[in-house]
Formats: sequence, structure tokens, C-alpha cells
Amino acid sequence: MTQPLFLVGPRGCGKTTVGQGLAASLGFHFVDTDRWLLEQSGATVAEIVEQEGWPGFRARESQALQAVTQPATVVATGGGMVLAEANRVFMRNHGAVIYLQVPAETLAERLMASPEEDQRPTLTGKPMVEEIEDVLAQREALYQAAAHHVIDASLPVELIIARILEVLRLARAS
Ligand SMILES: Nc1ncnc2c1ncn2[C@@H]1O[C@H](COP(=O)(O)OP(=O)(O)OP(=O)(O)O)[C@@H](O)[C@H]1O
Ligand SMILES: O=C(O)C1=C[C@@H](O)[C@@H](O)[C@H](O)C1
Ligand SMILES: [Mg+2]
Repeated sequence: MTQPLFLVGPRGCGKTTVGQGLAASLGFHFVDTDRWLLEQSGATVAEIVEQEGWPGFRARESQALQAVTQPATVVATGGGMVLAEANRVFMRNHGAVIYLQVPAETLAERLMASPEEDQRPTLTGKPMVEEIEDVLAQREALYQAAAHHVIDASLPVELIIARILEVLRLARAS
């Protein structure tokens, strides 16, 4: 199995963290669309949004998705990658899409401990907990629609990776 694997889910669900470990387990390349954009443009998400607005950032991340998609690669996507239908269709057609599902309270704990505001500027202008709830209300159906597999990502990282490997193995066997 060398098809690319796409990790989707909201800020703080662990796409970057789990993606690195998953890639190492499989001997795959690892790429993160947020980091790729930072390396390519030299600008953080906050700087891109300041200069080009969210539509500018969304256009760039859609281009990034297409540019980084290669065989034998785990792609950690940005939390809003699923907003564009074209991105959802692209991911489903080019590999396996895994939604890392985490309750809002756990996301809030993780993001408060590690806000990384340069890469996670406010989406709504609201306080963090309200923003997370709004974002999940808006996007839960989109994460589900994009995903071939939904994984409980409130677990320890090693367990999440083991579960992903298991669902991929089962999917191959069926
Ligand atoms: N399973 C986990 N258990 C405990 N902490 C975790 C877990 N997964 C990730 N974290 C922690 O949560 C924080 C956010 O994780 P990470 O940056 O991987 O999320 P992300 O989905 O890539 O977010 P973004 O969409 O903003 O890029 C990090 O500090 C990370 O160490
Ligand atoms: O959830 C979102 O919309 C975002 C998540 C991050 O990964 C970055 O892609 C950016 O901060 C936007
Ligand atoms: Mg990330």
C-alpha cells in the first residue's frame, strides 16, 4: 500500500503529531500543508491572512494539497482543508482520508497549552472555547464527509497510530 494518507480534523486534533509518527511507522514521507506553505512562502498563516485575507490562505492551501500529494506520503492537512468541496473530492480520490476526532474540551486543553498563534490566528474573533465549538458545529459534517475512517484521537498518540494501522489493514483485506 503506497497510496497517500490524508489526516483531517480541527486545530489541535493531532494531525501533525500523529502524522509524523504514522509516517515513521510506515516508512512513508511526512508533509504538513501548513509547514509546507511556511517553507515555500516564508510567511506564517497569520501573515498570509493579514496580507491576503482568509480567501488568500484557502487558495494557497488548496494549491499546497495538490503539490504535496505523492505516493507513500502522510499528509497532515490544515484544519480548514475540508471547507472546499474540491479538496474533499481530491483527497478521497487520491488516497485514504482519516478524520482524527476529538471532543471540544480536549481540543481546548491542547490549544491552550500550545496556542501557536502565528500558525493559528483567530478564525472568528471569539474566545477560544467558543471558537472551537463554532468550528466543530460548522465542520463536523465536512470532516465526516471527507473521511474514509474516523478515529478516536483523544487517546495517547501511540494508540491512535496503532488504530489507524489497524483500520488500513482491515480496509486492504476487505
Ligand atoms: N493524542 C494526543 N494526546 C495528547 N496531546 C496531543 C495528542 N495529539 C496532539 N497533542 C498535542 O496537541 C497539540 C496540537 O497537536 P497538533 O499540532 O499535532 O495538532 P494539529 O491537528 O496539527 O493542529 P493544526 O490544525 O493547528 O495544525 C500539540 O501540543 C500536541 O503535542
Ligand atoms: O482550522 C483552520 O481553519 C486552520 C487550521 C490550521 O491548521 C491552519 O491551517 C490555519 O490556522 C487554519
Ligand atoms: Mg498541524
